[in-house]
Formats: sequence, C-alpha cells, structure tokens
Amino acid sequence: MEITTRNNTEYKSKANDYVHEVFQLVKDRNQGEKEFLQATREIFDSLRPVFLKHPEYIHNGILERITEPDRVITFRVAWEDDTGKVQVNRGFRVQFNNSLGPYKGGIRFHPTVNSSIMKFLAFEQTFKNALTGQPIGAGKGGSDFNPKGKSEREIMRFTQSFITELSKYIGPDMDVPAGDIGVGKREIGYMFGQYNRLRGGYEAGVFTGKDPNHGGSLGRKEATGYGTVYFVEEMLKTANDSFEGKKVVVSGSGNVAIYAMEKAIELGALVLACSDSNGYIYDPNGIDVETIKQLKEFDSKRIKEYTKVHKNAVYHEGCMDIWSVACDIALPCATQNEMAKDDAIILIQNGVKAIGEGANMPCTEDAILAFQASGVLFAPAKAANAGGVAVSAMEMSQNSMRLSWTVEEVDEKLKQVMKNIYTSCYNAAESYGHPGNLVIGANIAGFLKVADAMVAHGIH
Ligand SMILES: NC(=O)c1ccc[n+]([C@@H]2O[C@H](COP(=O)([O-])OP(=O)(O)OC[C@H]3O[C@@H](n4cnc5c(N)ncnc54)[C@H](O)[C@@H]3O)[C@@H](O)[C@H]2O)c1
Repeated sequence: MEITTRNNTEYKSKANDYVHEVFQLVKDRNQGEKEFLQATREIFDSLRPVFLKHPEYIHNGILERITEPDRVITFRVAWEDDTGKVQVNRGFRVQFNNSLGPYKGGIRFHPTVNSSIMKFLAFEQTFKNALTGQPIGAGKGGSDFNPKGKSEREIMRFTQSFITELSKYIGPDMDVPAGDIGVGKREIGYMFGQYNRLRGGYEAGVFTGKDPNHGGSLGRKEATGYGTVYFVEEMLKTANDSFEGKKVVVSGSGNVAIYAMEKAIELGALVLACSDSNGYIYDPNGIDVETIKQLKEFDSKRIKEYTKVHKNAVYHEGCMDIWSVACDIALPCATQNEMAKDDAIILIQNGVKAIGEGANMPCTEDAILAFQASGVLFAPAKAANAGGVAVSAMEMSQNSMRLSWTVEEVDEKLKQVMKNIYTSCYNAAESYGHPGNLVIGANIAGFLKVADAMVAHGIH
C-alpha cells in the first residue's frame, strides 16, 4: 500500500477502512467467540490514531497478523477420579505472540474455559506483557476442569495428565506458563514435578508462580494485587489524590483480591466489602484481610464464614450486588465481565472516583464508557494488573541466574515497573490525542512495542 500524505482526509479514511476491514475479517474467522471479539474490538478502536501516524504498520499487515494466534493447541485430558471412573476434560494452550520473548501467561482451571476465553486472555496478554518492558511474549492456557469439590489426589492426577500432554509444547525458552483462576502454587508444583519427571532434568524456568521454597520468587503471590494498587496510586497522584482515608470495594477474594486489599489498607484505605462467587460481605469496620486469607488460602471456605468471626459484618447472597456498596475506589478483582453498565451507574451515583481493574476485562465496554463519560479515573486491566506477570518475568531471571532476590528487592522493582507502565500509558494517550484516557494509552503503548518487533522480524 502506497501512502504519501499523512493526516489528510484521504489517508484518514484509508486508516479507518483498514481497521474496519480487518475487524470484519477477525469477526468472520472467529464467529461466536464473544470474549475474543470484545477484546479485539476494544483494541481496534484505540488503534485508529496509530495507523494515521504509522502507515508502515498497514503496509506490514500488523493488525491482521497480531490478531491471529501463532498457534492454538487443544487436547484431551483423561484422568481417573477417586471412585475409579474415567473423566475427560479439554485442555488448551494459546501461544499468541512471541515477538518479544517466550510465550508467557497463566493457566486457568474453571468450567467456563473455552477457546474464546483462552484467546481473549492470550490476546490481552500480548499487550500487557509488552507494557512491562520485559522480554516476554504472550500465551494463555487452561482447562474446563472444575477444581471445586475435588480431592487433593484428584487435582494431582488431573494436573499430571494435563501437563503430560502440554509438556510437548512448553520450555524455559519456548513457553513459560504460570497460575490463574483455580491454579495456585500447589498446582504449579504438580505441573513442575511432572514436567521434570518427563524431561529427566530440572528446568527451573519452565513455570513461574512456584513455591519460593523451591524456585519461586518472593513477592510473586502479592504482585498482581499490589501492582494494581500501585498503578491506581499513580493515577490518583495525577489528580492530587491518594488511597489515604478512601472507602474501597474489592470484588473476589482470591489471589488478586486479597493482596489488592492488603496494599490498599496499608496505604490508609478502608476496605468495606469483598466477595466470592456466592455472595459478598460488608464490614463497616473494614475487612480484616487476615481472616480472608485464613478462609481462602488455608481453609478453602466460603466467604460467608467471615461473619462468624466478625459479628458486625453482614453477608449478602449474590456476588453481583457488591457494586451497590458506596465507595470512592472500586477494584474489580474476580473475573471477566463482572461489572456491567448498571453497576457502573450505581457506582457513579454513589460518587466513585476511581476504578482499577485487577481482574482481566472485569468491566464491560458500556461500563467503561459510562465511567469515562462521568470523569471517573479508569485503570484498565492490561496495565493495572501487569504486576503479576512482571514479577513472573523476574522469577525467570532469578531462575536463570540461580539466585533469589529478597522480597524488598522484588517489591521495589515491581513498584518501578508499575510506575513505568503508568507513564507509558499516560504519554501514549497524550501523544495520540486522547489525554487522560488510559484505556487507549495502554492499548497503543503495548501495541507499538509488539508491532515494532514484528516489523523488524519480517513477515511470517
Ligand atoms: N493471579 C494473577 O497473578 C493474575 C494476574 C493477572 C490477572 N489475573 C486475573 O485476575 C482475576 C482473578 O484471578 P485470581 O488469580 O485472583 O483467581 P482466584 O482463583 O485466586 O480467585 C478468584 C476469586 O473470584 C471469585 N469469583 C469468581 N467469580 C466471581 C464473581 N462473578 N463475582 C465475585 N467473585 C467471583 C472466586 O470465588 C475467587 O475468590 C482473573 O480475571 C485473572 O485472570 C490474575
């Protein structure tokens, strides 16, 4: 494509046509994959101004290539339950883009896992990992296996079967998985053990999120939640504000939610509510994170048990109503599409000032638009929750060097990464004509890094 005059009307329409045509192509090729199409649509909308400045990306077909995964691996996972019955689940690994480094992204065990969800997560990961500034590509994997109600041995047998197949496609310089929903350090431990058994060696850098006692990084467990709060803190700073004295609501009570609450409290906030998939608790005295840790990390109990220890707290059945709790800052940290437009409107009416996405794509497109239209500060997931993968990349470095950094060293580096991410999102939004819009800023800043590497590596 020959483009000589930039920023003129003719070229503007060429850039728009390009985005429109490629989106049509993506839609036709990925019919019915609603989460994946939702994620691509958001990116495409943000990138229009980029193609106005950079016709070379059109010339190199970057949008067509960046939306097509390098490969999607689907496989059968057969395993035997405690009664001796054979069970079959489906396993996935989407290796989306390795222009910046080995594929990197978590593994999710949840009954809702399907091809669309895997692809959306891996696609988002492409931009997120680029934003960290570290040498990591992007992938995501998982299975529709439901760990709820399974015995420890069933989880081990399933995980070993899953990794026996996946081991053919991963490795420290090839693809480095980590945890996600339903996959914590216990499951990573089983995967790591089985992988090494199959390979007959000890490849420390093949998984991240390992136990710090054997190859994991200190500070990894806390990284996503802490990182989200560090990012929101930077965002608040530009509005001369902080977490001090703020009322905060956090959805979820898993890995991300727990450490987001912990850091917000450390910075002087009062966390009023948190949830699990059954319901939410409201504690007017402020959520006691140690009780949540005990319930979720050690006892595997439902969140309603919290009220047995804290008599002032109230349990509400149904997790979605958590957004009716009035707050200054809302941190959705549970799952995708958990905050819809109606929730956004209630939050806005209740005076919310800032939103930080700890989970991946927790807010629907309508909800984001409503926040932006009302001047609510909005921190998008691919920037705000990149702290987890950033510390995962630090785990890879430590494994390669065969040494361990202290928790303070890791936290300091994490803080710096989150500040850098904030600055690059902020600057990209400004230089492409959308000051303050961090959704657009994150998409553009992440895209530019990957796109430049793709151009440099030639067409393939
Ligand atoms: N763990 C990480 O390092 C990391 C990094 C980046 C992004 N994420 C994303 O953060 C989100 C949470 O991941 P996690 O690692 O904390 O998982 P987790 O399995 O530790 O916790 C998930 C929590 O959400 C709750 N939940 C599920 N559906 C819910 C709903 N509809 N409403 C309220 N609560 C609900 C579960 O009960 C659980 O408490 C996911 O979107 C994940 O992809 C995680």
